[in-house]
Amino acid sequence: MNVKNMGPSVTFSNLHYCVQERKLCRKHGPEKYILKDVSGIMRPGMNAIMGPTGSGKTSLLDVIAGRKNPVGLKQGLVLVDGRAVTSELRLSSAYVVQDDILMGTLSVRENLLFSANLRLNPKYHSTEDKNSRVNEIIRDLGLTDCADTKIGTEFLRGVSGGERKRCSIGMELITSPSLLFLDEPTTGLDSNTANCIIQLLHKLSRTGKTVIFSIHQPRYSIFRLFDHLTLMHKGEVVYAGAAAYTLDYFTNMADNSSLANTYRQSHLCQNVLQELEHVSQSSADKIKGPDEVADYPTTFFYQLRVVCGRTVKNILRNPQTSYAQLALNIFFAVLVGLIYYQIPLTLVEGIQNRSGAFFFLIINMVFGNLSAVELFINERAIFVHENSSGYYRTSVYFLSKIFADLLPNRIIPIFLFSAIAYFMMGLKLTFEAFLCFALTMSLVSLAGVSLAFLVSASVSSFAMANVLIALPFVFMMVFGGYLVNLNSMLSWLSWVKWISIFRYGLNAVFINELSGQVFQSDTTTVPGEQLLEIQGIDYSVWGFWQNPVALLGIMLVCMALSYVQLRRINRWK
Ligand SMILES: Nc1ncnc2c1ncn2[C@@H]1O[C@H](COP(=O)(O)OP(=O)(O)OP(=O)(O)O)[C@@H](O)[C@H]1O
Repeated sequence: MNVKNMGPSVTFSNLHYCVQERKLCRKHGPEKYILKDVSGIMRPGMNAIMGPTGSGKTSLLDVIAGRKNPVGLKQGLVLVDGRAVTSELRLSSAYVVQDDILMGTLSVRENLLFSANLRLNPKYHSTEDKNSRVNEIIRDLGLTDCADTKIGTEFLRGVSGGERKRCSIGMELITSPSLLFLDEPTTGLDSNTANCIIQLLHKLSRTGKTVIFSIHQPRYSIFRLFDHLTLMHKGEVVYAGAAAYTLDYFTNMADNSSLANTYRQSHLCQNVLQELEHVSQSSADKIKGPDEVADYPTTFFYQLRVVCGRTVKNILRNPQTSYAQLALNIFFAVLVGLIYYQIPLTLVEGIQNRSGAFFFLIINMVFGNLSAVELFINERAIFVHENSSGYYRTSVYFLSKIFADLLPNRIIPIFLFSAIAYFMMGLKLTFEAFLCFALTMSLVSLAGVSLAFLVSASVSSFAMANVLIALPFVFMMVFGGYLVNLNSMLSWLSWVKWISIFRYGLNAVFINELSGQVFQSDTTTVPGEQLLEIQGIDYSVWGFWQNPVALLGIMLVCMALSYVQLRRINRWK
């Protein structure tokens, strides 16, 4: 074993971790200790944490890895090679979560390359370096045969469960971390695949890495590969020592006291406590330092390029969000065009049909964005994992959604929609009028999407998101100025009109279409401006432009709030 590349020793002493149980009617319930006076040392090699379900395996792993909310840590200290766990240390270690968090539309190689691009500093690693590092990992993890197979989504059959797990481990091995945490790496795998995964971890540990993992009911062939075992029961340690000594320990144990008490009085525990005392004394000066702020290995713009690249690939390979959106817009445009085909410039039919068409179009633009509430909810787990593992900044992820997802997915289909519907309906035939119409439609849609983004970034369940987005949309529609006369509304209610996307959208398209046109009946002709005046709509230049400006304002405010909400997403487990 090369001593220079040896993984660190992780020591933890006197850990008391508590959570607040949530009660139905009260926000905070009583405190529940899920780790009680837990101490131990984990050295380079295979360190397993075992115990029955609910015993605190994952909690212990998360506290040691610095992934559990520090607010719950009532007492205790975790040191890595005698140093406090700083954010820098956290980023230089690796954590493989239990659920494989991979982009399903990308292949194994593309996922690994994504990790390499963001986590290896381009100053020290050329593109060739990164490619060869990815190839090395593919070879080491036995992924050669499926390297170019997509991971798989609900619509696309991809690699097997074992291959997914190996790819997840590979994502973290890219940086050659000397400290690797894994949360139940064999859960959900068949015994043969589980064996392969543990063999792989064993091989890694033999290169000097410190591998720490929680595991459920391993079979003997797997158990004998463990160097160190921590056995948990009801949040307490009942055994911590050499895995090979476990059987002897329990065979020789007197059965007159509880497992945790017996362990506390054993020489094993006394030796650990003595060593921990020594470590904490010798590192007292180092552990008082403030948490260092870790820097990302790549720049903001580099991250933006890589993350946007992945988002675009994901869109192109996911027919649901791109082609379906386009097809739906074309279908609706043709439908509206056929229903309101070549509307005449007449006072009764012309105005009635224009009103109906515009209302229908605006509804379609706003409600067509309901699906946007899924965006951050779908990717919440992947975002939280990648963001807290130091792949990219929150702002990069957010902007990538705007540049690579929102703009092409919403703006292009809307321009196509506008072009088809506008000319089929026979609206005002000038280039400026068409541009103003398409601009209004785009802004209406973007304002709706932004509100959906805000909801999506604020809640984690689809059911809640759907309720939260439907309510403001319906309110805004009622206050759009079409279903009810806003002048006759109760004054304390009428303020809603100032935030109604529908009102701004409808006003803009009406001014755009009616001004400069003359409408005829059998007996009279009426200029469009007069009709706007009757409706109380200001048709001056500013009267028109205040609507796109208000839509832009709603959009920017919702976007800014969505970003704030994304930053506030709970990263702790
Ligand atoms: N954030 C939390 N809020 C409330 N209870 C929690 C929280 N985190 C953990 N617990 C509780 O703490 C106990 C230990 O949970 P933990 O997930 O660590 O157990 P585990 O041994 O890993 O279980 P399993 O094998 O089923 O995953 C459980 O009773 C769990 O319900």
